[in-house]
Amino acid sequence: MSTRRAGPRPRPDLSLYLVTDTVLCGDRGVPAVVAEAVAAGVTCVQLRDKTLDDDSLVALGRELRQVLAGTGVPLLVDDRVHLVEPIGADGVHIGQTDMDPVEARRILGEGALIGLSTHSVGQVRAASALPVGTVDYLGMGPVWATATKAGHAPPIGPDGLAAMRAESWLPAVAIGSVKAHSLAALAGSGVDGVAVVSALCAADDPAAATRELRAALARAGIGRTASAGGASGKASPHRVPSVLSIAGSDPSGGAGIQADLKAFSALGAHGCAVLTALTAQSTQGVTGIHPVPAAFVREQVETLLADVRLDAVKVGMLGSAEVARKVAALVRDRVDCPVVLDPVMVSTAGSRLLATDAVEAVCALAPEVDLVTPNGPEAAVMLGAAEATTLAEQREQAVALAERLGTRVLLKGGHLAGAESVDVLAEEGRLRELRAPRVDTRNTHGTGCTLSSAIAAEHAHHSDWGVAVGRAKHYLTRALQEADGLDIGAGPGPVHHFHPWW
Ligand SMILES: Cc1ncc(COP(=O)(O)OP(=O)(O)O)c(N)n1
Ligand SMILES: Cc1ncsc1CCOP(=O)(O)O
Ligand SMILES: [Mg+2]
Repeated sequence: MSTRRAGPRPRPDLSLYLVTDTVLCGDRGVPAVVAEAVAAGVTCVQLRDKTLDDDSLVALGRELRQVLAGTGVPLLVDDRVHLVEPIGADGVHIGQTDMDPVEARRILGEGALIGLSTHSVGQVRAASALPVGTVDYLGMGPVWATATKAGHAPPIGPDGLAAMRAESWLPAVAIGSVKAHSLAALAGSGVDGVAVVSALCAADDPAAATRELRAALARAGIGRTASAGGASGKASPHRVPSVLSIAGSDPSGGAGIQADLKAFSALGAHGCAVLTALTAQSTQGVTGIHPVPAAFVREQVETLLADVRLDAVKVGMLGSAEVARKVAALVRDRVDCPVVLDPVMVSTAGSRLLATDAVEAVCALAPEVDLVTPNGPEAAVMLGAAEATTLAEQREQAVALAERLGTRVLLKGGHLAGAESVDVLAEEGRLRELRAPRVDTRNTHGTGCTLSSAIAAEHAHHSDWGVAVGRAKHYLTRALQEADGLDIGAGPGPVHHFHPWW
């Protein structure tokens, strides 16, 4: 029997995560402190008490469950997997040495939330490599030294946090001496929220302290609290970002607009689509292209922009020089959000998707965008050079192209051999490498479309290119790892865009 669930567990709102401490709550009692903090805007609660025996913890847990009834705020238990069920909690938070997360998932089943502590990049990589759906979020820390946890791991600092965060697309919370006044240092780290103990449990007025933390989160742009504009302390709906793809259609659903919309949706963004061309296409190749007139591409974009708020744009197949020039003008004059350009020239199956006379027009569009994502052959064409055959050459070409175009370049390494797939991000003379295990699958159709769309969606959430590229690469790697079940045609099939769900 398949262990996959029919639908996702609700994604918890981790924006402001209260971890309880019975001693710090003092005479007020844990339930009263939790009730005040939740009413003021705490979005997730964990019952953590190392000293209570199981029976007492269950009794306290049941009280908390009552406090939280009807609030929509989930209750997790620290460490004790076996008490999730008697308490009626929503899940557990485990540390590196508490229990193997795979075992915890086996015990708790598919409906429970599982959080896992991580203290280093290596632990984040290991957590990200767990079977899909094992853990729901990562705790990352301690960011700063804290008196609340005895014998904690060395503090990772804000830079360490950002480095860890960029290694995974799993939701993540920062923990360890997080206070309202220190939250500015975590802006741009890409975390989905913060977990606090003393900032709330030791506060004289937990409700006021909650409001202060929420306001600081909003200022730092962290969590749903921030995107919902909710410094008011009132729970408000999660604002879903809108992302537009300007690209061609692939009827087989593995690439093009179809792949882009799936990636946007899988990553929590609303997808909009402007078509540049219809293709007659299957997993085996392209038999025909029917371009959309450039004026009608413009009309689609103008009509959309007159109404819809966009948080990011991805540009894919443009097909002709005329459309490429029109899109360049629109991006320059009409689009005011981040833009990712996948300079699509040839499909995975080897079909030409860009007229030869259009290469120049695509190169002219590139300086107008924030990130260009060529594969090896596309970078070679844009540079007028031979294709890179080693990682050293790939690095050189990424730097050269970024300099020539005057924008960021992510030069993908999928075409090179090796146990790892290494993409190189060149930005203002700096180089960063993003590594993932090379996945042994035939289903590589649409990988470029999926990656560039995932980057656009992730940037809409996190406003940071390093975080967006890191999370998108993990998403694509998982989509490749889970792709073999999509055996839809005789040629290279699609990646599994919805792997977190089914
Ligand atoms: C949200 C969150 N993050 C980290 C921890 C720490 O868990 P662990 O590493 O297991 O340490 P203890 O809490 O068990 O001391 C957490 N509890 N919650
Ligand atoms: C449980 C835990 N895990 C890492 S640091 C920490 C304690 C965080 O407490 P505080 O928010 O009071 O520093
Ligand atoms: Mg633990």
